[in-house]
Amino acid sequence: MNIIDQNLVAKVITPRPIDSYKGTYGRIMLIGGFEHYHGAIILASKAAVYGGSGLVTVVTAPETITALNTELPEAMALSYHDSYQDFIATQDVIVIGPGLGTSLHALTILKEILTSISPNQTLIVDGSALTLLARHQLQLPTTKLTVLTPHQMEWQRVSGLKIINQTPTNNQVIVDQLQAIVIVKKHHSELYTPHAPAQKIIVGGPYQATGGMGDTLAGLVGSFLGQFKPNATTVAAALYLHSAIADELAQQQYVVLPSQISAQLPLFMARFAQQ
Ligand SMILES: NC(=O)C1=CN([C@@H]2O[C@H](COP(=O)(O)OP(=O)(O)OC[C@H]3O[C@@H](n4cnc5c(N)ncnc54)[C@H](O)[C@@H]3O)[C@@H](O)[C@H]2O)[C@@H](O)CC1
Ligand SMILES: Nc1ncnc2c1ncn2[C@@H]1O[C@H](COP(=O)(O)OP(=O)(O)O)[C@@H](O)[C@H]1O
Ligand SMILES: [Mg+2]
Repeated sequence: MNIIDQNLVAKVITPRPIDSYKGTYGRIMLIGGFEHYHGAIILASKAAVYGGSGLVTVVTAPETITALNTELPEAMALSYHDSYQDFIATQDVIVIGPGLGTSLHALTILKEILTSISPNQTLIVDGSALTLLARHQLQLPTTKLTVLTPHQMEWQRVSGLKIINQTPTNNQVIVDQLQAIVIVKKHHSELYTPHAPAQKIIVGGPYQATGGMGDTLAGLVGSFLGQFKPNATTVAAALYLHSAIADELAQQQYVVLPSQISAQLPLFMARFAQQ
């Protein structure tokens, strides 16, 4: 399996053109943070903002909004009772799932996104949205690019492959059918692209085993796809950077928190942009 390395990240992250503005770097909507999972969408949104997204809009439970605004005033916040539907068409990227939960309301919103997203938009499906996708056998829409970010159990639900049977060959068969890019998250996560060689990271470690770590990755993948080329190489760069930052922090820390990874993104991205 091909190894994703730092050379690839340096190719993706380039210096910003001087004549640019926030619209140049992607309009991204993140949907989640329902029920008792409010923190998940804050963490995903933090990764999007610190990862460089130009305009971040969050659709969440009303109870999440004060905390979100306090932690991340850069993001716009809408309650799921507001008419957020009006904003969907203006987005470059939609991330759905971090802390979405599996309520009927969550299912209704997921179905609404899957049917209203257009072929010139990018979709990232994470967390509970993957569980709902599998449970209700929902069809993936036609988009510019669709990325699924399951951990092994979510991948079991979506693919029907038990964790023990999640071999590269078996995974690739399902990915070819799904016509979506898939990150199978685990120690040394794997990246599958339809009808293309699989890749993996060999950075990252158990100091990352904290709730919210995957929510952060989903936000970062969305952020990168909104501002760099919407392809598998950009997804690979986000996947690598997320764990490479963790490795560096882990030189002095026993555990690495998801929000600490986001906080380091501007610094690390500057480093790669200079290479
Ligand atoms: N602060 C927050 O608000 C948090 C909210 N979260 C949200 O909680 C919802 C449920 O997600 P969960 O993943 O917790 O629950 P799930 O029930 O979807 O998955 C967890 C189950 O999968 C199993 N599993 C097997 N292999 C695994 C692997 N490699 N990685 C992780 N689990 C593996 C676990 O043993 C467990 O039984 C998601 O929407 C998620 O975004 C979590 O991200 C935790 C933090
Ligand atoms: N032992 C480990 N080694 C490397 N990476 C890990 C390890 N444990 C967890 N991770 C990473 O942390 C993230 C966990 O994702 P996920 O389970 O979706 O978290 P959450 O939903 O709580 O945000 C993934 O990117 C996974 O690869
Ligand atoms: Mg998750």
